Amino acid sequence: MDKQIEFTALLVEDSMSLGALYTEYLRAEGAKVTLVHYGQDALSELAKWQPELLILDIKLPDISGMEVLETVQKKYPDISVIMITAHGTIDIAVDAMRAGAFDFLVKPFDAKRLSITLRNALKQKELFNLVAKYENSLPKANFQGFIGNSLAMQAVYKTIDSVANSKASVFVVGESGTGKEVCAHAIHNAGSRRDKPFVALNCASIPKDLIESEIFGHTKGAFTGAHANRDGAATRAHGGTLFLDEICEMDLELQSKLLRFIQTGVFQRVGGSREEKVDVRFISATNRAPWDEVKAGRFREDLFYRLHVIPIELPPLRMRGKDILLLAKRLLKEYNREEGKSFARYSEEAIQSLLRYNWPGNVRQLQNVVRQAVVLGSGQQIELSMLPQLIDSNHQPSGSRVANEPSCDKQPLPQIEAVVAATDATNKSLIGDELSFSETALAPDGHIQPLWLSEKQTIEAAIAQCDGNVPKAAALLDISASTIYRKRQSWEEKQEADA
Ligand SMILES: Nc1ncnc2c1ncn2[C@@H]1O[C@H](COP(=O)(O)OP(=O)(O)OP(=O)(O)O)[C@@H](O)[C@H]1O
Repeated sequence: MDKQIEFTALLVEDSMSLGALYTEYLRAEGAKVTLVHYGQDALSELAKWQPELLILDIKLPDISGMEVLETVQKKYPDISVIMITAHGTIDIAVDAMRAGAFDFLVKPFDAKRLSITLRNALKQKELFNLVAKYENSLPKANFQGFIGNSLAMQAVYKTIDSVANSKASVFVVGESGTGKEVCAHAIHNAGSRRDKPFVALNCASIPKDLIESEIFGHTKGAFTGAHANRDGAATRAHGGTLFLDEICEMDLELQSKLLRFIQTGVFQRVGGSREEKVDVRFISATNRAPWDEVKAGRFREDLFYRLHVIPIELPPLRMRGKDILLLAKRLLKEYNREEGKSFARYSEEAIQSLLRYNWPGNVRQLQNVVRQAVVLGSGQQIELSMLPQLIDSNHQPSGSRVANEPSCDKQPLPQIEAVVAATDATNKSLIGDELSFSETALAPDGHIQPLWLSEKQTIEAAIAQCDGNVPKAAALLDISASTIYRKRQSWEEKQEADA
């Protein structure tokens, strides 16, 4: 006799005597059996737990076995189903197999017949599990909106998979453009909250005096301009996920209100007196080093510990090896389609250049570079000369920049970032003629000036063009608002040091 295996089975059979008999057969095969006599009872059981095998009579006193099968296929596709049929209903049993049942047994059947069928079903299940496990162990080139099969990204995908169904707060760190928002969406979409709202709030781009009402909502008349009651992000995210982007930019006073909300799920609208309670999962992100912010007194330590339960660090693009090419190829396809172009590949020189460049603006910058080449170029192949000058001139990767470095002034990277941003902005005609490369690179007397000054002028020109609206200027320059604030701080420090 074959080795006995242990498994769980739900038997749905309306006849008491046959139910008892089949239960005995199943137990003899190693099954832990639950017997029910009605279709609805079977559905209630399934809502509580899922057996490995469902042995399901087609004719039941309430709903038909076919209806039960339909629900099982939709909600619990991993369960193997064996239908039980009488002679007159064999056609239905065949339909059941078409609808996804593994096999059927015709009444009357003996223990041996049942044994063969259920062993086959369990064997098939084992094979499916093996294939799924093998597939999961293979590097993924795509995952919930991410592109990339580097080892660094595989680790990120694994963490996302593990945390998706939990309510634990996740803290995503990574340089600008590494995909922190993509990561927040991925966690939401991979988990059980996927059918509930995902609400994103950028703490850097909302003016300080509006952010409390953006998070918690307000009542009519709470402040000038509050013409009606308005729900905040907390209310809109009920049951789902609240993504707090650029969390380190949040005002300290509001941080304490947020802390209470995170601890209790309870909050009050601005101008309101009633407490409201919601069920929200928090994901936060920053491109700063959060612990440095705590040490500097800009980020509350207790809030840090509340939010920083599961950290995810997104690797910068320059540390992701061949992902650069994978992304560049996908982007080429996408932009071809959007721009009506027919580029089929990159030249070898262009590939080498893309791989050597250090990508301070990460994936967002790569998007700009590819978009620019597609829009401005023509032909079948992206040549090195079609890539922006900085890529073309092959800056060597520094390889040493720490993710979330608070100030980048000592590195050559921001200068590159600024010129790429300026080039990109010029292409998009967003900042007009004021930002030509020569004008930003040369001082009024025609001398070449330090690159940080060019960067400053580029950014300031963009802000002026946007009537002082920093978040808008940041969006047009394809950098984050916090990057601008950080840079402003470092320019001031630099100017003070020079004075
Ligand atoms: N691994 C990836 N695969 C595909 N697209 C990506 C990936 N990472 C980022 N992107 C794309 O790059 C752009 C920037 O990503 P995202 O906004 O998530 O970055 P971020 O880290 O939140 O940036 P910031 O800190 O500036 O807000 C988006 O268009 C996003 O779709």
